[in-house]
Amino acid sequence: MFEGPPPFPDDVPTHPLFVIDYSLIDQGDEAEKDRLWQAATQLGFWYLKNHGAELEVEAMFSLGRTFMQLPLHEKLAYEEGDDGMQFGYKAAGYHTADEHGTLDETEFLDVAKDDVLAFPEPVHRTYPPLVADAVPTVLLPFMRKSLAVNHALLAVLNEKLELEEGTLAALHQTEEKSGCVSRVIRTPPQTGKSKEALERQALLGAHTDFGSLSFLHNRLGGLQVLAPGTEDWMYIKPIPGHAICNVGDALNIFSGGLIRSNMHRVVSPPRAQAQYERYSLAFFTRPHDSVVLQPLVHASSADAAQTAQEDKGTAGEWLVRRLKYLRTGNYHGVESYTAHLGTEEYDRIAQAQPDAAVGA
Ligand SMILES: O=C(O)CCC(=O)C(=O)O
Ligand SMILES: [Fe+2]
Repeated sequence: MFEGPPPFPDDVPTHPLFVIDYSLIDQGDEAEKDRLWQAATQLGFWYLKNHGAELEVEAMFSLGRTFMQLPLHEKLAYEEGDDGMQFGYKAAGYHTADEHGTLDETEFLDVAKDDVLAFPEPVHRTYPPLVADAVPTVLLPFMRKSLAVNHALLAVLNEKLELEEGTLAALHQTEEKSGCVSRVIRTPPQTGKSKEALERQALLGAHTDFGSLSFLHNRLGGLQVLAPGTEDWMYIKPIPGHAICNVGDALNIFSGGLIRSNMHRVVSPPRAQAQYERYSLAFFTRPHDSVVLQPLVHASSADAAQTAQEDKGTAGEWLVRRLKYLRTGNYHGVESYTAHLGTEEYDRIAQAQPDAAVGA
C-alpha cells in the first residue's frame, strides 16, 4: 500500500490562527465579520473553512504534479525571465532567498488570471500544452472560486475600513489586466541535509506578499510566520479542509497600515515530513495594474504615515520591481536584494532566530 507523508508532528511549536467560517461570511454573519477583521489586523493570516473549493484545489494539485514531472528543459522553455514578468515557470534557484544571494529551492507554475479568462487568446503568454488543455476544466473553475472567496473577504474588509461600498472592488476589477495569478509550488525532499541546515535554510525566502489577498492550500508543514513582537519563526500547521488566507502589501497600503501584511517564508517540512516533496497552491488576488498604491484611510501610526508619503507607483510597477530584484539573474549584492522589498521590516529578517521554530 502507498504510504503518504506522516501528519504534522504534535510536538513542533506552531502559531495559532483564527478559524474563519466562510459559510458564515457568505451569510453576512456580523460576529464572523468581526473575527475576520481581528485576524486581518492582528496577524494578517487566518484559516478559512467551508470555502467550497476543495475539489478545484485537488484538481489543481494534480495538474501541478503532472506539470512538475515534465523534463526540466521542457519547463525551462516557459521560464519567466529576469524582467519582472511573473507568469509561466520559475525554476529552482532562479530567485534569491536572502540578502546573501542564497538560492531558493522552489519551482513555480504561475498561470495568469488574464490568460485563463481570455483563453484561448493569450494576454500575457502561452503555456505548455498540458496546462493549456486544463484551462477550461481545472484552472478556470479554481480561479472562479478563488476570486469569489477573495472578493467576499475584500467586501468585509471594505466595510470594516468604513470605505464607501465597492471601493476595494473597484481597485480589483476582474476584467482589467492584473498580476492575479494561480501558483503551484514544489520543493524537493530535504534528504541528506544536516539538522542545522534544515532548521536555518529558507527554501522560499522571508517576504510579504505583493498583492491584496492570498488564498493558500498547504498539505505538508513548511510555511512559517514571524509574528509581530516575536523573534522566532513559527510553523503554521496545515489543517485538512482549511485554506490559509493572508493579506499582502497592497491591502496594507490601502488600509493605511491597519490591515497587516505579515512576513512569512517556507522552510523544510518538520521531522519525518522533510523526506517528502512538498506541494502548495495559492491564488493571489492583486489590484489591477493601473491602480495607484496609496492609503485610502488615514494612516494609523507614525510609521504608516511615513510610508504613506513614499511614492509606490502603480500595482503593476510594484510587482515588476519586487519580482525583478528577487531574480538571481539580477542579484549583485545586498543592494539589489533590498531593492525588491515591499513592506517587509528588513531588519527583522536578518535578526530573527530560526532555531526555536523547529523545536529541539
Ligand atoms: O508554499 C507556501 O506555503 C507559501 C508560499 C508563499 O508564501 C508564496 O508563494 O508567496
Ligand atoms: Fe507568500
